[in-house]
This record gives sequence, C-alpha cells and structure tokens, in this order.
Amino acid sequence: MTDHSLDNTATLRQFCQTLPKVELHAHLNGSLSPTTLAKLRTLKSDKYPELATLCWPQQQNGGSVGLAEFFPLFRHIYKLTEDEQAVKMATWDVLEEFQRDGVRYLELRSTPRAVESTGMTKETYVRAVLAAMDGWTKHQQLSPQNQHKHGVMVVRLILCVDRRESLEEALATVQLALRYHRTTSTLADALCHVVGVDLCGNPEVGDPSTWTPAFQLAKSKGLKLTVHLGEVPYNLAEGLTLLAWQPDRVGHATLLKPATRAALYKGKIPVEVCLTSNVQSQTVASYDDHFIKEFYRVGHPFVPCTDDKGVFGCSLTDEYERLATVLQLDYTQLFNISRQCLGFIFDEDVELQRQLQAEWTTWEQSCELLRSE
Ligand SMILES: CNc1ncnc2c1ncn2[C@@H]1O[C@H](COP(=O)(O)O)[C@@H](O)[C@H]1O
Repeated sequence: MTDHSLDNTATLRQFCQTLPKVELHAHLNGSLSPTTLAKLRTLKSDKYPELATLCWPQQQNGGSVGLAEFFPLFRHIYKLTEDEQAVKMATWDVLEEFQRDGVRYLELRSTPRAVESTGMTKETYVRAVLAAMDGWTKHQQLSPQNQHKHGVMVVRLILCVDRRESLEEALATVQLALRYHRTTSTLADALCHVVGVDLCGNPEVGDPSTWTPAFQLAKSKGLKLTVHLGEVPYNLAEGLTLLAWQPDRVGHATLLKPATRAALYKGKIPVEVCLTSNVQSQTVASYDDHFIKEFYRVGHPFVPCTDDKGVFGCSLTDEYERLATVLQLDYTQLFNISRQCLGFIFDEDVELQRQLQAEWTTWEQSCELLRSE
C-alpha cells in the first residue's frame, strides 16, 4: 500500500493530475468556474446589474452547499447562460478546464432550456452546446501546442430531463437527443454528438413513473441511459422504478433500500460517484462514511466524477486524490480504476475504444511511479 503521508502528497497530486481520466458525470451549468462566471457577469452586466457579485457559495465561505441551497442557485446562474452565445462560451471554457485537468474522454451533460426573452429554444440550446464542442475540438486539433501524440480530449453530450418537467417535456428532450444521436463517432460533419439521456434535478421533486414512457422510448431507440438514483430519503421508494428503465449507469446512489441495492449489484450497473459533491451537499456525512468503501469491498463498478466542479470547487484530479486517501489505494490501483472507466463510456465506437485503451497503455508504460511499485 502506498504511503500517502504529507511527504508524498505532492507526488500523489502530480500522479492524479497527469493520470489520463474519464469524466462521465459533469453538469454544464454546475461546472462553470469562477473565471467563467466573471466573464458571463460582464457580458450580462447591462441587463442584470444585480448579478454583478454573483459567485458560487464556496468562493465566499469555502464551505459546503446543502441541497436546499443548491438548486435555487441555478435561478441566477441560468440568467448568465440564457442565450446561445453565452452557452457556447460556457461550454468552451468547461471543456478547456477539463482538458487541463487531464481528462481525456468527457461526457458533459446539460438540460436543454428555452428562454422566451432571448429566443433561445431547447433545440438551439443543444445546437449551441454541440457547436461549441465541435469548434473547441477543431481548434484544439489545429493548435500546435496540442499536437501531442494522443490528440485532444474526446467530448460527448448527454441530455438531461429535469425532475420538474412534464412527460411531454421529457419526450421532447428524448426526441432532441435522438436527432443529435450518432452511433458512430466518425461522421465528417459532426464531431461531437449526443450519446444518452439522464434524469436529474431536485431529488425531492416529482415521481419517476411520470417519465417512464420517455426513458423507455430513449432506451428502445438505442440511446444510453443514466439516472440520478437515491440522493435523498425522498427517493428511497422510487429506486426499483428507476432501475426498471434499465439504466446503463446511475449517478450518486447514496441512499438505497436493500432491494434497490441488491438489484444494482445484481445488474453490475456502474455508479458515477461524486465524493466531494456528496459530502459538501451533505447527502453523505463524511468521506469516511462514504459508501464507496462498500462498492470497492464488494467489487461493484464505479466511476469517480466531479458532478458540479464550479459549485463544489473541485476537479477530477481532486476526486482521484480523495479516492486514494479514502480507500488507501496505491498508484497501480488508482490507474486500474481510471482504466476501468473506459468500459463504462456511452460511445460504443470500437475504434474510439481502441484508441483510448492504447493511450492508457502508453501512459502506464511511461509512468515511473507505476514501474517502481
Ligand atoms: C448535487 N447533485 C445533483 N443532483 C441532481 N441534479 C443536479 C445535481 N447537480 C446538478 N444538477 C442538475 O443540473 C442542472 C445544472 O446544469 P445544466 O443546466 O443541466 O447544465 C441543475 O439545475 C440540476 O437540475
């Protein structure tokens, strides 16, 4: 077992930073960095002077954001991303930041949003996110400093249904997801595309059976599914309804009835684990109490993720570092967890999988710390 004492903290940090990583649970608007918020505030300063000091709570007090405070935050944040230009800027910055953090494959997720006053529709929202993803990817491919051997971070999109939405709205989101869905990643005219749908939003709102037809439609048409499962006590009763949709992954799974946990384990459904988010939003009491220990003990698959790196002031590097401490992992175990995530991505393109596996192998072979263990 590796010694993660203070002397070795810098080495662990460096390892987690350079480790190639997969990010599968990141909400666009929750991932906006303080720098991006500042840029967007300036852009909107004439229209919303009252937002001049808007920032994430942890920038002010460095502390936690309970779920009761968390969801209302987006009433303000959404004003900053209420038109396509702002959505593109926000997306571009988030991609830049994840790449800088060592992410090599990203599935960003976002809830399509219509804003009457700016003329943005749910479809133009999705197009803006995809256009920024394509533009950023092309820009990176052309940039000489990014001509390193593995090319640029691969980016895909998941569309979210918010628990406040009606069945009709959920169906409209699934239709949009289908319109921008690709089953191969080699289309010449669209580099980035939608790979799946998610159910998210305030876990104390709504009843999942409302959206069952929409998620069944998504599944039957070949979209991948992920759902926010069991975040709070309110969600305990709905676990099996959500698992009946046959999600390909689930988010959080912090609070489950025994029958839901048994079904999750039986189906070996990978869990998107967001350590910092869970503890800061107080859905898990402490890192020490985190159920990740149980997943690791029973060998249940999981993917370390950030959830909302802006709100919670974290990075994926932080999440791996935290994981190493909580589970007392050595470098080889950390590397294996990162590599295992490649098996849970929604893009099924065989060539893409081969490329990513090759990248992980090359990194493994070049990493001194792995050789010396
Ligand atoms: C704490 N964990 C969480 N649980 C549930 N939903 C969450 C979430 N974190 C974020 N969201 C969902 O993502 C939206 C913001 O990004 P987009 O506008 O979609 O890009 C939030 O409004 C919420 O619905």
